[in-house]
Amino acid sequence: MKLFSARPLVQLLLPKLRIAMSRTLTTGTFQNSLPLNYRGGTRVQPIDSVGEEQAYEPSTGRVISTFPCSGEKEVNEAIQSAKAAFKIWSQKSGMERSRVLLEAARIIRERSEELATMETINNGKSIFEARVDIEISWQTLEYYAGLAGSMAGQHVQLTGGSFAYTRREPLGVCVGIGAWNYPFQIACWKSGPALACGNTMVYKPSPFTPITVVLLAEIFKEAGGPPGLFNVVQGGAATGEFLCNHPDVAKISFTGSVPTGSKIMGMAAKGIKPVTLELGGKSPLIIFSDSNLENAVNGAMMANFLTQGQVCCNGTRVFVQRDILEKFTEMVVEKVKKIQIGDPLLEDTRMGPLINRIQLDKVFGFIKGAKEQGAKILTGGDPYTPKDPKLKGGFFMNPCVLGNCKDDMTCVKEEIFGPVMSILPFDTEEEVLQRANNTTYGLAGGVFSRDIQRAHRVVAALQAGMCFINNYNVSPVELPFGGYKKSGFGRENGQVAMEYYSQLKTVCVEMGNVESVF
Ligand SMILES: NC(=O)c1ccc[n+]([C@@H]2O[C@H](COP(=O)([O-])OP(=O)(O)OC[C@H]3O[C@@H](n4cnc5c(N)ncnc54)[C@H](O)[C@@H]3O)[C@@H](O)[C@H]2O)c1
Ligand SMILES: C[N+](C)(C)CCCC=O
Repeated sequence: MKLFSARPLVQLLLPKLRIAMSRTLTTGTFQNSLPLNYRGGTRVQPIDSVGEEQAYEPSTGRVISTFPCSGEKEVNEAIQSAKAAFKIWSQKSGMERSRVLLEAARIIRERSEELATMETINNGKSIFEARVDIEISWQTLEYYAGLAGSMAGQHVQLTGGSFAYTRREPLGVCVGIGAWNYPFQIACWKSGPALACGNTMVYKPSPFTPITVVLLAEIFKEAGGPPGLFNVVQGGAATGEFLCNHPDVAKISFTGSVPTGSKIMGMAAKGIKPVTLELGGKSPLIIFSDSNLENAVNGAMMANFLTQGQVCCNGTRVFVQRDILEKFTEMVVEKVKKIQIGDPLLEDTRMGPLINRIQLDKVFGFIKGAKEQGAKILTGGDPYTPKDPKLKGGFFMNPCVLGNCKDDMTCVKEEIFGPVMSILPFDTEEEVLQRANNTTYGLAGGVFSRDIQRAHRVVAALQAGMCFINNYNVSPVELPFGGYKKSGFGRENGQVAMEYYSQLKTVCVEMGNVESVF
């Protein structure tokens, strides 16, 4: 056993203290009292604001934080902080950057229980799922730490001994704007490759989930990142627009809805800034009658009910070949009825509340519309009333399966972003492909079949960026993730994300004399 450690005792004890503290946090107890903006390596109150927002604990409906939305001056301060840090960070070698990212990953791993608990409190997803999100988050930083050192250019031999080389350089200050369904994970999916490439970042989470991304900012600092490496501004659309329109911003990476994505692209176009757009979806999951039925049913569950169905890539249009429709439906409905709903911090819970009242009412609106258009509610779709009195104000509902669905129903055409699965029968491969692709979205798609030739043929024809064969919603960091059509462009994760956070410089070197044509 080592008697002396390079790390001070307080640093060694802190993680244990934090874990102990997070274990004492139960639903209904957390109240934020800290500033939620972060710049220059510290939490700050914004110097100006455009109104204020409230963040909730969705399982109780309690307000856990009221905070100012950053104004133009505060946004500028955060960007200047990132700009100053860029001068230091971009000059570091890939290996030096890698060490900071690895240390940040280690700290996240060490604090995973605390981070997952906070994510659950602010987002409402089950602690079981939040732990997975945190695991994916530190894996993301580890993965990009591994790539930071291998960011390199090419050498090209030219005539007469002359040559050229390319340099892959960072872009500068990158803006990240996130959605509320995976608050910590989305921030890592953006900051991992951005920082690995030598950029710095100003990040704006959704005003619904402002809490955990500030912890990420603190972790980057604790890991040895320079002050200003990763900054946080809080707020909604107005704050986001200050960020997107700022002349010192080199790139915008956005995760959110199609309408907002379109506005972001418009702002980026004015400044000729590159954008990554990770937008919504209405993805097809195609189940052929030769599938392993148990796996197909489990796949459909994973495609529809994670994070209360609030997942961009969910396979919500479940096409089932007609001869197994009855059996499949029966098995799915049975499983959905058994989903354990309740206090998301309890170990056995698998479904918590939706993010807020507005989202819950929106989902109920879709279900009402579906009924009016002729769909049949096979289970759920109504409010869930928890027995625990502290959860009475929570935004819970029973997960829903809709039968008798038709392609032209609103519930089949539009992204619901809630726990609602639509089942659609089909007869032939050709027919189902035409129907699956008949959407303006193109984020994901899945196929279940034992016929491997058919499975590959079908995914090749699907107009979607992320496809699954015989599984769904598996997306380790090594795999590029992103959409076709209105689901966006650019990719997160995988090696390719390094290209979206860097630019290529070509240097042409003359070794002889200059021959002028004049
Ligand atoms: N493709 C993906 O990877 C992915 C992942 C998660 C969520 N999503 C999509 O996100 C949507 C749900 O998230 P949401 O409700 O937070 O989306 P949203 O578009 O309402 O908001 C996303 C973010 O944009 C900000 N914003 C809103 N208006 C803005 C403006 N004018 N300028 C700048 N920023 C602005 C919001 O404050 C928030 O931080 C769904 O459509 C879902 O499919 C996509
Ligand atoms: C990790 N999942 C489940 C693939 C979700 C990715 C983020 C989309 O909302």
